[in-house]
Amino acid sequence: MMTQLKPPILSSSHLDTSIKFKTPSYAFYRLRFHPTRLTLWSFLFLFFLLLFFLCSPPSAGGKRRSLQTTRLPSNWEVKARNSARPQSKTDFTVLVTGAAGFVGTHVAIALKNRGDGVVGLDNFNNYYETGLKKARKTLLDRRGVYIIEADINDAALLTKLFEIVHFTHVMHLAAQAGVRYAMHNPASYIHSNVNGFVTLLEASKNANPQPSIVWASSSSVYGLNSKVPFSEKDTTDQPASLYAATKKAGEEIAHTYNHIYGLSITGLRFFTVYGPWGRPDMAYYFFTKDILRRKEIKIFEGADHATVARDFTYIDDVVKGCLAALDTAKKSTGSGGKKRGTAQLRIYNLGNTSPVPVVKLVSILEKLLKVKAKKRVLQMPRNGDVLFTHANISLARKELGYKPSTDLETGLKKFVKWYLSYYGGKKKSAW
Ligand SMILES: O=C(O)[C@H]1O[C@H](OP(=O)(O)OP(=O)(O)OC[C@H]2O[C@@H](n3ccc(=O)[nH]c3=O)[C@H](O)[C@@H]2O)[C@H](O)[C@@H](O)[C@@H]1O
Repeated sequence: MMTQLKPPILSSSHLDTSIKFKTPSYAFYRLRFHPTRLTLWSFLFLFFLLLFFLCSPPSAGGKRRSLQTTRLPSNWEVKARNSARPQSKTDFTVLVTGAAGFVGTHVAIALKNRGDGVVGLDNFNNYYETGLKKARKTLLDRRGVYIIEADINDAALLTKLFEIVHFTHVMHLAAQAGVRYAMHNPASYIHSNVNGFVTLLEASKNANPQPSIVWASSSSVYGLNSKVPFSEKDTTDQPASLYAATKKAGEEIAHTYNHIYGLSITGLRFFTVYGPWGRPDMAYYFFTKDILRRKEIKIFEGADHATVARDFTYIDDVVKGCLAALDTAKKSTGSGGKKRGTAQLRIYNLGNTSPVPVVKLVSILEKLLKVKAKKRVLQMPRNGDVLFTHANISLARKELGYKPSTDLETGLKKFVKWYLSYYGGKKKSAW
């Protein structure tokens, strides 16, 4: 075997023949006449390629899906068409991305309840317990909302979906959420909040008709701003986390697609949304879990014991804001990728206008759960968190009729009731 890898020793007779037949170079011999070495290099190349793929960070939460590989049940198109059929005069057919997520589930149900056609899309990633996402899916199934299990980065699937269903609106809620997790898995934020958003906008601008888009931005875009309450007119160029930076990037990307392709786009800056069927990665949710388990909870404070506060906003209020944004959205002006006129571009704060300190949140939970929390107060680590949020909602009130009406204590009461029922062994629906 080894002799095959060596170049042949050229005798003088060999040199003679080289006059008639051009003598291959040493390098050429190595490549052309040594298949074993070639195989070895090919094997090594494939091995490193595989290694690179396996070591690359997973997409949001860990599930790896590449383009056009989503395996869907054979009847998915029929199910999507049925689910998309409106039963009201509004004639709305809405694609809800992130439909198995917290806000997505609530919005999809509200739309279905009023007779809109609704199709959900969700990748069911394991950023937090997938069992909760499946339970939300069951709720939607019961109401006749079909969720396609796929990633918003699957361009081929989106193109197909927009062909078979003519969506009037897209309610885009799929995202990699969470402020602090961005330090652990930065790539997942780029994957979902930047790449995924662009993939969705590409499919939307190519669709005929183009849908109107309403999507979830975040209060975190106000970052380190100190002027309160936060207004849509304020500059937002000091994000404190990569999460905030990707949401801010989304707002700029939205501007571009509106400008070039005539897509009607409305961004909603949500302020720490909480409530039943919420997100287990959020403080109110895991504080509840830890208080019940008698586990210590960490309460952050700023420098010099500065209070950390949030403008906690109850889910039902946010859902009303989402529906109002859809109802007031003007049509996109383009079609088939071409702009035909100026289109609507809007941004609204959906907050509660009354920030509550995190220590107060904890005392409300203690009262509702009838358990004293084991608290440890510590200085906020530099993890992307900001000290406080406070929404000015006058624009949303004026243009959307948005009027939040649930204070934190009332909202947490509903959350705790749901939590105890959901985790109380029966795991039955709290709706
Ligand atoms: O409004 C928003 O834009 C954002 O609201 C939340 O982010 P956040 O407000 O940081 O909500 P939590 O993670 O639930 O934290 C709430 C408060 O509890 C504090 N906290 C959190 C965790 C902890 O262990 N201790 C603690 O005191 C945080 O500093 C914060 O002030 C969501 O997680 C984001 O996805 C969303 O976009």
